[in-house]
Amino acid sequence: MTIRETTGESRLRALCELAEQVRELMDATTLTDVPEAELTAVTATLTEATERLRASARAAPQPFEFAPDGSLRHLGNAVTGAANPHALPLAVERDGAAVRADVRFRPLHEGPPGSVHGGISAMILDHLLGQAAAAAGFAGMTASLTVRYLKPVPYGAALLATAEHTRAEGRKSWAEGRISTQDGTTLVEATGLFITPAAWPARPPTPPEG
Ligand SMILES: CCCCC/C=C\C/C=C\C/C=C\C/C=C\CCCC(=O)SCCNC(=O)CCNC(=O)[C@H](O)C(C)(C)COP(=O)(O)OP(=O)(O)OC[C@H]1O[C@@H](n2cnc3c(N)ncnc32)[C@H](O)[C@@H]1OP(=O)(O)O
Repeated sequence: MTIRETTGESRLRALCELAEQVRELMDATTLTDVPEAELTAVTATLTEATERLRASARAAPQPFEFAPDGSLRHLGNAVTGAANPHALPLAVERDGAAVRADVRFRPLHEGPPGSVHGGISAMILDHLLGQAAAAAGFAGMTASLTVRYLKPVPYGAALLATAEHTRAEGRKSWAEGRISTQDGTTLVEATGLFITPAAWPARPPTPPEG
């Protein structure tokens, strides 16, 4: 992977606005109750919009890159990337080797009726634990993730996700984290092992703040 300096901030902002509109579209699609003819008409409009976007396409999402303020960011990331409609996007704040993020899941994250799919919770925790490891200086790939589902995770509610690095041994490092309610009830907790690949440079770059 190469890390390059960003050009075209204005275009990137426009791309992030497009991604946010697509999130709105996904939410609207999940909950719409309009008649069939309207569904068909909207599908035709979207088919046209999709073709317009495909008129010029890249091979991969927006990469890791340095923002104009010097911070490292990854706008294409599936969890945090503002340019990726799949991302919440999660805004991760760092405090030493601990990280936190406000999370509000949406109806499109539904798994069991009325609550969030367990894989979605695991994805959020995977990312947060990884950022905690990276914040402690041990950026790596997830080698294992153990998730314990304690209570159903609601969508629509303001929740908190936190994680911290716990220990390291050579290229291996461990982190733990949880998703909890604002009053401190833990809903899901996870532990993970992260390994800095042998192929990575000895000192990975400073992790992104968000
Ligand atoms: C220029 C590049 C820079 C790019 C990065 C830039 C910046 C990064 C900055 C910040 C990142 C910030 C945040 C990160 C946020 C989120 C994290 C989400 C991450 C993911 O979403 S990531 C996707 C899922 N993840 C995978 O896709 C991994 C696939 N896999 C592999 O890529 C390899 O498999 C790897 C790398 C895991 C190991 O490969 P390797 O060749 O480096 O290491 P090797 O095999 O030699 O093992 C060394 C020692 O680890 C033990 N070991 C190995 N694997 C183990 C396992 N699974 N469980 C238990 N122990 C294991 C061995 O047993 C040995 O142990 P021992 O030393 O004791 O013998």
